[in-house]
Amino acid sequence: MSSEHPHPSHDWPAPTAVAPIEATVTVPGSKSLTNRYLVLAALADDTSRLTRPLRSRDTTLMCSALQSLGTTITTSDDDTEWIVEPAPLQGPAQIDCGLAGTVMRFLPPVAALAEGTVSFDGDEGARRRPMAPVLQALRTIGVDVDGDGLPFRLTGAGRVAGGNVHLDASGSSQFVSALLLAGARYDDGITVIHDGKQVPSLPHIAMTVEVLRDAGVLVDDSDVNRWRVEPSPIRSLEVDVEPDLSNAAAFLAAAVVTGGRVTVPGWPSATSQAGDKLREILGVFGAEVTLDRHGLTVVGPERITAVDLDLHEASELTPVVAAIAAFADGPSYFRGVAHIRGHETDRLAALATELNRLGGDVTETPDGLIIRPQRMHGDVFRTYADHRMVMTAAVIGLRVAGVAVQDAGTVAKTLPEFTTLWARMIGA
Ligand SMILES: O=C(O)C1=C[C@@H](OP(=O)(O)O)[C@@H](O)[C@H](O)C1
Ligand SMILES: C=C(OP(=O)(O)O)C(=O)O
Repeated sequence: MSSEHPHPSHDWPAPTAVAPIEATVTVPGSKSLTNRYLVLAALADDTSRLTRPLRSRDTTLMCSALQSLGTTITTSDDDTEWIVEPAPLQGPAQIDCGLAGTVMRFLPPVAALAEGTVSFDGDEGARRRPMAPVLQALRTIGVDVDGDGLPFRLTGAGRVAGGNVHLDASGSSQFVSALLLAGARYDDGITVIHDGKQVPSLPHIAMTVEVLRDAGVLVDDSDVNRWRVEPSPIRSLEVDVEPDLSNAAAFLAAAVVTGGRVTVPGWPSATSQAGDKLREILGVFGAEVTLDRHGLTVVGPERITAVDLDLHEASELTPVVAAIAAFADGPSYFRGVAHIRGHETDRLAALATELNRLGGDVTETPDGLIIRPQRMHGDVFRTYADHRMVMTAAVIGLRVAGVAVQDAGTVAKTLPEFTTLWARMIGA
């Protein structure tokens, strides 16, 4: 479906740092929160207001999809306020998921509540991302879905019975979040039971539970691998979207790899965002990390300490964290992230291939990477339609001259302003 190129393709020479980076970088709103709020606002019983949401490809696709199902979304002239007016969900509709996990996983359980047929498709890469557990779970509660991955068609009957579903969420926490987000609107609510290996990215499920509770929905998450959402109305939202802490990773990494100092203002003192784990992770690399009323400040160490980290809780940080490890004082080991082979691209393969092309020494393991720092040189850096590969290349480029980042525009998936913010940070 998304045959058109989602953004102008351009190559970007990653700038090198001539001195330690000293900067304050304001990061736009969280993708994970913006797309959860949009879904809940579309299912709510009254009008919601989102302040400072993220404007990016993933959130624009979410807006378009919800609009095609009948929701009205109006934005202020400066785009900092979005008003979401729910309406009965209605097919027929065609939903373009792009490459957004949150759109392709969160919307089928919502579309199941619509009357009519809803077709789903996305980028070529999206057709390779796992979807089956969520679609099979919907089938077990009576929803008519004709496939196990993109493209597929779902025919809603205007209501969903709900009840108990068993699924294997070891491939993505989003399978669980998806069913919980819509479950309050099912006749019997929903109980999701995970059977399988460890669920990755658990903070993202905690975030889902938190936003549901903020909307007045009763959720029981007291047992491991079982979540219960009671049937109930969803209260409208008045929310100020937190900055995207995972998107802050590259800017903070710039302080670490150049021995500089970077502050990200507005860092929440309590948050369910997985990106908050950066405070701990960057500390393990030897950085000084301070959270105070100015925001989060990271001061890079003289020598970067090699690390041995299980990243399963914050797996989306792996690409940028790998870039830091490429400059450490010894080999680093990353574990617990087998499932990121099913992210925007096979991230373990992509990181190993691209860092090795620059002269790195990176080995893939079944569930992670081993990174042995080497002197690297400039070359092409391919990004595989993965926004975080652009961010990884930018961090490497600070210390390696001549890194030519292919298709840097793909960063617009979550941060269209990335190269502008990056240039400003270096020039600050
Ligand atoms: O629910 C969410 O907003 C997300 C959940 C995680 O997915 P996985 O569980 O597939 O890693 C994360 O990596 C992704 O960037 C966003
Ligand atoms: C895995 C990611 O995205 P998605 O929401 O598309 O799964 C990511 O942003 O790193």
